[in-house]
Amino acid sequence: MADIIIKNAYVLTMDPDAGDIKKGTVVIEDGKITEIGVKTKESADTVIDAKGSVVMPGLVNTHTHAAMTLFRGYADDLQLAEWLEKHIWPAEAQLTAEDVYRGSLLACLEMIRSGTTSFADMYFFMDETAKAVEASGLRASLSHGLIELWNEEKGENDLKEGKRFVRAWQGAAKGRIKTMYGPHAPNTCSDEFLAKVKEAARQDGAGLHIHVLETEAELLAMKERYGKCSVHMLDDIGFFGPDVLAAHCVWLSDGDIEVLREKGVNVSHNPISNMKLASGTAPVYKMLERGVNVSLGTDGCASNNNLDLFEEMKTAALLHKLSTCNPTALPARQVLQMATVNGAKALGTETGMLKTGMKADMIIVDMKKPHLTPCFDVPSHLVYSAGGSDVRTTIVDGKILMQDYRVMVLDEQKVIEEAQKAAEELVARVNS
Ligand SMILES: C[C@H]1O[C@@H](n2cnc3c(N)ncnc32)[C@H](O)[C@@H]1O
Ligand SMILES: [Zn+2]
Repeated sequence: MADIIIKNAYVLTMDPDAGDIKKGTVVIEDGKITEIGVKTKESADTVIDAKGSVVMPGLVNTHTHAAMTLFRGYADDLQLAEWLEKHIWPAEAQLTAEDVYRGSLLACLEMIRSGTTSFADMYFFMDETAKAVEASGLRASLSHGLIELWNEEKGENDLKEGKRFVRAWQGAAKGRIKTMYGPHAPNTCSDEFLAKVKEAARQDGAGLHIHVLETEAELLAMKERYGKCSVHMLDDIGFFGPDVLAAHCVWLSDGDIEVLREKGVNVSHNPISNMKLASGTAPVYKMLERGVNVSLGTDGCASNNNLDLFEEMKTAALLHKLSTCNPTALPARQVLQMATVNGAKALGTETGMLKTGMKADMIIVDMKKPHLTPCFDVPSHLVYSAGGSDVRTTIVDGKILMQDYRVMVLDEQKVIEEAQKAAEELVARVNS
C-alpha cells in the first residue's frame, strides 16, 4: 500500500519529457514519487482528493536569511550600504541563538504556508536554523555567513565556525539538510580569504553560497581594489564551479555571463529585494538565453518583506518584460521552471519535478478561488494570479507538513507569539 495518493488533480509535472495531466494521480511511497498517471494504485494510508486543485513541485527559495523574519519591516526605504551598515548589522550584533531559532521557525512556518519546500540560507547561529528545519520538516541548504572584512582573526574564527557547522549538519534531518560554506560577498571578504574558503569547501565536498555583484558600489569597489569585477576576481582564484550558488548577480557584463555559463555557476535571482533596495536589474533574460541556471530567491525579510515565492515569480516575469521592453520575455512556464527545476538543480536536491523516482516534495494549490476563475491556462494563473496563500497542502520528503491549510508539524500560534516576543525584545536591546 502506498503512503499517499493525490488524485483528481491537474498534475503540473515540470518534467520536460512529460506533459501535464489534466486529471491525474500522484503516488508517494517512502518519501519518493513512485507513480504518476491516470490509472495508478488505488489504496494508500492517506488519499487526497485534489479535485479543483493543481499538484506541482514544491517551490525552491535559493537565497534567503530565514531568521531575518525578525527584522520584517524594521528598516525600509534605504540604500543597501546604509541599510546593512547602519541598521541591519548593528541590530544583528544583538542577536542571540534563541532569536535565530524563533525567527527561523517563523520563516519555516511562512514557507510551508506559501508552498516553499526547500531553501538555501546564509546566516549566523546556524545550528538554530538547522534545528528549525529539522522540526518543521522542510529541506534546506544551510551556511554560516563568513564576513571577514579584511580582519585576519575574524576570518579565521568565522571559517572555523563555518567548517564546524558544515561538518556537524551535513546530511542531517534524514538527509533533508545539506550544508554549504557561505562567504558573504567579494566586497566583504578578501580574495585570499575566499580562496581559503573554496579550499575548505573542496575538502568537505560542500557547496558555496555567496552574494555577487548586488550593487554598482560593489562593482566600483572591486575595480578600484583589483582592477576587475567580482566575477573575474572569483574566476581568477578558481572559485567557480557547479557547486557555487551566486545570489543577485545584478551588475554583470556580457563577459561575466559567459564566465558564469562556462563554469556552471547557479544564480539566485532576487527581484523584489533588488527592486526594494534599488540595487538594479539583473540581466536575467540574457542569462537564461545563454543557458545560465537562474533560480529564484526572496532574500531576507528585511528587504522583501516576505518569503512568498509566488510574488517573486510574478515580479520576475514583470520586471524582465519591462526591462527588456519585451512582453514575451520570461513567460509563465519559464518562471515556474526557475522556481522549481532550476532551484532544485542549484541545490542538488533531486526535487523540482514530479517524476517517478524523484523525492516527494510537492504542493497542492487550490484553484477554486474568485481570483483564479476562470482558468484557461494553469501556469499563467500560478504566476500572474495566484499567491502563496492559495497553497492548501505542502508535502516534503513524502511527509505532509500542511494539509488543507492546517499546519501539522508546528504549533502555529506559539511560533508566531514567540517570534513576536523575540523581535520586540531584540529591538529593545538595539535601542537601549
Ligand atoms: C549573512 C549576512 O547577509 C546580510 N544580508 C541580508 N540581506 C543582504 C543583501 N541583500 N545583501 C547583502 N547582505 C545581506 C545579513 O544581514 C547578514 O549579515
Ligand atoms: Zn542575501
